[in-house]
Amino acid sequence: MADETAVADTGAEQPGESSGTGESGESGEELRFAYSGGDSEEWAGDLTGRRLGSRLPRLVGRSFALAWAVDRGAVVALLVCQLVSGLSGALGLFATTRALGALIGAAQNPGHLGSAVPSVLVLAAAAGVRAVLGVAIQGLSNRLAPRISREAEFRMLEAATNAEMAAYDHPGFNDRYDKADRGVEVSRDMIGQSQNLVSSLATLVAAAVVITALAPVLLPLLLLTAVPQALASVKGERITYLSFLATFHDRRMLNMLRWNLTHKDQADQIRTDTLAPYLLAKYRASGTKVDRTNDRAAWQRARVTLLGSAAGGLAAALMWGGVMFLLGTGRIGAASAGTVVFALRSAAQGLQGIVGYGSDLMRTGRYMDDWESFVEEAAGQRLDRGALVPGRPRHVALHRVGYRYPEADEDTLHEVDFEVRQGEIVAVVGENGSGKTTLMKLLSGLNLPTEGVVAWDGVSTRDLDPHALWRQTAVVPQEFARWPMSARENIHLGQPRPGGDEEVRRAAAASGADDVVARLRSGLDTLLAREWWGGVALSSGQWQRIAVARATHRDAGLLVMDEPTSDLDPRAEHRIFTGLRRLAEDRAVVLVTHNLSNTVIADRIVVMDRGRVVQQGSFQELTTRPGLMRDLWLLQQDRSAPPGVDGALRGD
Ligand SMILES: Nc1ncnc2c1ncn2[C@@H]1O[C@H](COP(=O)(O)OP(=O)(O)OP(=O)(O)O)[C@@H](O)[C@H]1O
Repeated sequence: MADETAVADTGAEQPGESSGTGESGESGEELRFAYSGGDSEEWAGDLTGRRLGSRLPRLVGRSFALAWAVDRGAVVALLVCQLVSGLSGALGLFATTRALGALIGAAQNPGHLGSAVPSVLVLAAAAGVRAVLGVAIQGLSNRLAPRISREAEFRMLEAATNAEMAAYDHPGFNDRYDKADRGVEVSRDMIGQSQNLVSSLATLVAAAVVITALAPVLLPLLLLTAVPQALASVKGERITYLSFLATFHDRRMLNMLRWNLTHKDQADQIRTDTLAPYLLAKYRASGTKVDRTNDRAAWQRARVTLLGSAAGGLAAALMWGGVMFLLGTGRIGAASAGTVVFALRSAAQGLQGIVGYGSDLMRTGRYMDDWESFVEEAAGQRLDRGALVPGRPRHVALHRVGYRYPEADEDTLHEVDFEVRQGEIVAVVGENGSGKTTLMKLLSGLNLPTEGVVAWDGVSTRDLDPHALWRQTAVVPQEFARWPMSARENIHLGQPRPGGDEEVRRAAAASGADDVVARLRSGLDTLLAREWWGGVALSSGQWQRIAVARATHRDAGLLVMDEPTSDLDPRAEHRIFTGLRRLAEDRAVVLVTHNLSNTVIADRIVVMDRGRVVQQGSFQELTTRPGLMRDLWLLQQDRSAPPGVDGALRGD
């Protein structure tokens, strides 16, 4: 039998052990998925017969509650059908005794055959009603299942968009999302499983009522046949679940490799770097480990099922012996014995259904738990800030701000003071990894500081309604979205301004996206989604022009641009930077750039180094005064020096 050591028995590697591919000559850190599965281990501890017994009613309740939320009429109809079906099952069984008695009498005296007709008719009617109700129940379940699934998905998506941005940096968040997603997938099965469970229970109760009336002594024996199989089923579930946990990291690895091997973004490098055999070997190695663990679990489960079936079979033999004993000693008549046989068969079916559908429902319930916890608290990351609604910000500032990414060993930002006012352009420069993008995330309220305060017109971003704050924010991130929508939608993002297309065209003109749109086959109507939808493909630079147009179209008081021109040709870049001053008239503009000549247009330049602000000043001041900005500026100019001239590199 399986027990707590099931994982170890499966031979799977435990956290901390190698999950690499075993290639020789490799050193360094092993790629391991950082999240161990959180409360899933706790869940394995819950997989005991007693806990399941108390959980099933709650799971059924939850299924019907979710169904109730999407279609009350169908739920009422379903419950009525179930009830009537159960009653007609019991009625049919009781009618069996009479019908059998009459038939046995008619066998001895054919003239009495007519007396069997009424009870046979009741039998037939009960069977007919059950059959019709079965179809109705099926139809209602089919109606409810997709609606439940869609509702579950909607709630999950809503929860995901209401999570803190920092959630994505928590190792567990994406995993919890995946699990919740699995919950959505299986939610459609939940109502069918619940109603089959209830129906099996109704069948069992009807049969038990009949057996209690005719031969109560058989009832404990009946239970005895069911218990070993039920226990075996629970143990089997536990083994399967533990092997699922044990293969967690390798299954993650398989997913990651599958994505990398097939995704378009890497497809060119997979080929030119001849990387495929190496990645495929990793895939095969992880796959082999998963298979090995699953094989062991399957073997364990087979052993447990065999034991359960053998014990159940023994109990069944006892029970049938009991029926023969009762009949042989004249304690029940032939008609009652016949009915008991029917009832026992029906009870066995009911029990089997309870065990089978019960364990299916438990499995579904586990995923639904994950779904529920995600929906309720977005994996602990639900946006939970103040409700103050900011106006167009006139002053955005950081006061002694520190920021540490979740699970990071050290702070990314240290004691940062920073400000930008409406009408001002502030450029932020610094070497890679100095914290510029992180600073942008804090300014735009995407992340909250772990120390200090980020204030919009004196109010901490913690106290502001985040959605209202983002309505006042326009951001061009380094990695901007390429929405599979029309060019127009890609600029107005479903939030057209009163001027309609006029405003869209003006924003496009400011970023050079007007030239892109002019060349599209249907102008602003053109679908920008080549891969799936037959639309038009844009180059990286053309997309970047659209992304900048998107930000300028927004009527937001804070404009944050993180490397907005990295892919642009000089003409487009020139257009954007010369237009920035006009944009800044009623906005606070923050610009991150590595191209230091672009910082000439800024009112102030903030220089960052290893998470600290190390210099501030105008372009003129910073490029003439010794310091990081001047060093970087001279390095950038160095490429223009003729061969052999190295004076610029000295930085003097
Ligand atoms: N999601 C994250 N989780 C943990 N650490 C992060 C995360 N994002 C960034 N960091 C760390 O924060 C530091 C600063 O990153 P950031 O992206 O802010 O730098 P940057 O100045 O914008 O760099 P670049 O010029 O390359 O764009 C880096 O050292 C990086 O390791």
